[in-house]
Formats: sequence, structure tokens, C-alpha cells
Amino acid sequence: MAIIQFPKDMKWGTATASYQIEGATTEDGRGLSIWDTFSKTPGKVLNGDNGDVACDSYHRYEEDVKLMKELGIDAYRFSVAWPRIFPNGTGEVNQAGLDYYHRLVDELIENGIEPMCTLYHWDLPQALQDEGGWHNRETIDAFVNYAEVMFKEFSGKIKYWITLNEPWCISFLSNYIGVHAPGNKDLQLATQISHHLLVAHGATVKKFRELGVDGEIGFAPNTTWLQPYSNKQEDIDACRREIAWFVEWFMDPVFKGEYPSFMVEWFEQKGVTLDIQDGDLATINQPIDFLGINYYTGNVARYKENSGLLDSEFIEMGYERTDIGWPIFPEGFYNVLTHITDSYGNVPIYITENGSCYNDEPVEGRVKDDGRIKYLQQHLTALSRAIDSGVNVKGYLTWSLMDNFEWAEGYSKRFGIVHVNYRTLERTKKDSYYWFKQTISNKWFEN
Ligand SMILES: CCOCCOc1ccc(-c2cn(C[C@@H]3NC[C@@H](O)[C@H]3O)nn2)cc1
Repeated sequence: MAIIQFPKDMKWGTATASYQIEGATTEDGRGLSIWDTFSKTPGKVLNGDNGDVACDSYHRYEEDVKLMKELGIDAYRFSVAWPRIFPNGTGEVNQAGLDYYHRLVDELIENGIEPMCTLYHWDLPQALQDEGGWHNRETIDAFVNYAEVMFKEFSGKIKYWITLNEPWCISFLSNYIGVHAPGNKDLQLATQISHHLLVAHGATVKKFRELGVDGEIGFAPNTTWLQPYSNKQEDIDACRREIAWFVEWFMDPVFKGEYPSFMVEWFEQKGVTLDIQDGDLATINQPIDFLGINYYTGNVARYKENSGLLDSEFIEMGYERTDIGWPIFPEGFYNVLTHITDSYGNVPIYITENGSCYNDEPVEGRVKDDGRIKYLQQHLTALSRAIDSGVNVKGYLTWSLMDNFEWAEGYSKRFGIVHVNYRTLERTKKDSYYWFKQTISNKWFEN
């Protein structure tokens, strides 16, 4: 057995998101979000599940913070529901919405836990979607306005801010593949939305700097890794396109002030015309303080003419899969982290999401989730390798603190280290909770 160690100053934490855990969707003046609409649209979410109750964390946040305190975490990543702050996206601020997040943040700080706030984790006010949503450039200004209110309200309390969670999911998964809200299936629309999201990110970073907010700001793209099936150039190029769709498409504009030209040309061949206005790329290219990285899975792929968007196909390699069907590919975690560092330099990185779906249920009060513990061991070993290779990792936050609403999969897929009984809302610490607690305390584990 080997000891896998971590830097003494590396932060440990857990992550959640507003629509996935809060519930109370009609309480205290909250407006409708696109996920309220989408989840109530027949056929969009498995079993017709929705976030009306979820984990009821809106009312049970004190119990949840107690779980975090016992876990010994340094930081908790949560997201703010924009429709709680601006029920119609813009206009009058809803003080009751701000008051909820003050209660949550104060409880975290009182328990010695650093709040890490995601401003946008997919619950766009429906009123803005009715005007075109992220395809309408006016949503950029609405987002900066919402962010400014949050910065001014929580300056001094919240020191870590994330503008956007997983812009690939917000743009392409939700507007090209169409399995997430609002469920469009239009590549031109999705690609233009990806641009508006990046402009919104950059404009928000500019506002953060102008206000002189005490703290750090970044964004949290989701990543993946595709290993070429062979050393044939066509296979290598196919994997480069697949990775770039998640990584370079969003990180090149932020860190280099330009889109990856080979991907612009690829999208142009698919009929996409990107409308970039004067100054957009300079806005996007604002320096950030840290990069959030979300990693779950990877695969082996090769070139296949006219297959999918990127002329590629995934190869079944017999990798073990989690209960959501994603291959377990810890080498991909190491590869994507070193690739990002090679591409963008020594940018401080927080792993803002990494975790696995295992649907183990309590038996006599215990949840024996060995699969999740093994996944954590494999991916934390990969993370330790990356750190030893020079990747500037500042923290690791696992997805998720508790089972929650997994979007189109509803409540059928459990990612938590704490089990939630959705009928009684009882929380049960899983074996992985105790393993993670010990690892946080030790700052090492035996591999
Ligand atoms: C028919 C093709 O269908 C393709 C489905 O393609 C995807 C891709 C990626 C995801 C995905 C889900 N998650 C976990 C979340 N991250 C943020 C947090 O809210 C977690 O709940 N990350 N990526 C889902 C589906």
C-alpha cells in the first residue's frame, strides 16, 4: 500500500447548487427559473421529477452546515438562485432572497467554513428566457447587474466567487444536444450562446475589479479527456476536437483572448457564424484569480467520418462505469490537468467538482458505498500525481455533499456522500462521508 499525500494548505470541501438542493421554489418571492419550466414539461426529466422540494435545504441549511462542520471541510461551494434575487431577472431586488443567502453564509462563517459562491448554476430567470435568454445580448447586462448586487451585498463575507458553472452544459448541452433546459437543438444558437456566456463572465470580472471587492473570482468549466484509439493523426485530431469543445473553446478566450482557430473553422464548416462584437474578446480576456475545474469522466475515441459533430466515435474499452453509466477514467483527470497547465501556465486551480454516481441505499442505517470510495481514491491519486507534476491545485471540492436533483436524471442518480431520503428528507452519512472526513483530517490516505 502507498501513502498518497496532499499539500498541508490545500483546501477541502463539498459542492452543491441551488436548484438541485434548495426546494422552496415558490417561497419568499422567488421567481420562476428555466428549470422550473423544463422539469414540469412532460418527458424532459426522468420520472417527471422537479426541484419543488429537492433536499429542502432552503429550510434545512443549518442541519447541512452541521454535516459540513463534522466533515471538517474548509470550504463549501453553493450557488445562488438568480430568481430569488431578481424574480424577473432584472428590476426590483427581492430582499427576502438576499436574506436567505445571508442566513446560509453567516451559518457557514460561524462554523469556520469558507463560502464559495457560484453566481450562475443554470437556473436562469424564466422571464429572461422569455426574451431570448442567453441568446439575447441583453442577458449579459442583466447578469452583470445581478452580480453587482451580490458583490455589494456580500463583500467581506464571501471571498471566493465563480461566475459560471460549466458553460459547455449551459450552451451546448442545453441548446444543441438539448437534454438540459431550455432544451433547444440548434448549433448556431448554442455557439452564439457560448460566446455571450463568455462575454458575461468577462464583464462580471471587470465589475468585480471596478468595485474593488475583497476576494477572488474565477469560472468553472467542465472538462473531459479523450485518449486517441491509435497514434494515427486522424485519431489524435478527433480527440483534440472533443477535448477542445469543453476546454479550449472556453479557456482560450479567457486566457488568450481568442477562440481556438481550428474549432472556429470546424464550426464554420457546420454552418455556424459567430457574431463577435468589437471589444468582446478584450472583455472576455480579463485576468482571473483561479480556474475551477469540474471532471467526472473520459474515454477512448477515434476518427469516424461524418460521425456526430466532431467526426469522432467513442470506443468501448470495458472500463468500469458508475451508476450513471460514465466510464471511470482517473488517468483522464491527470491528463486534463497537466494539459491545462501546459496550455495556460501556472493558474491556481480549484477542483470545483469531482464525484461519482452510486445509488446505494441505507441498510440498517448504513450506506456501504464502496464504489464511491474507490472512485475518490482513484481520482485523488490522479490529483496527487498532477500536483507532483507541478499543477497548481489550491483545493478539492467533491460533488456532492448530498444526493440531489441530477437534472434530466432527476432523483434517480445519487452523487452525495450523504444519502437523502426524498420522502422524509432524512440525511444519512454514507461510508464515503467517513472516508472523506478521515482523508481531510489526515491530508493523506492509503492507496
Ligand atoms: C444524448 C446525449 O446526452 C449527453 C448527456 O451529456 C451530458 C454531459 C455532461 C453532463 C454532466 C452532468 N454533470 C454533473 C453536474 N455538473 C454540475 C452539477 O450540477 C452536477 O449535477 N456534469 N456534466 C450530463 C449529461
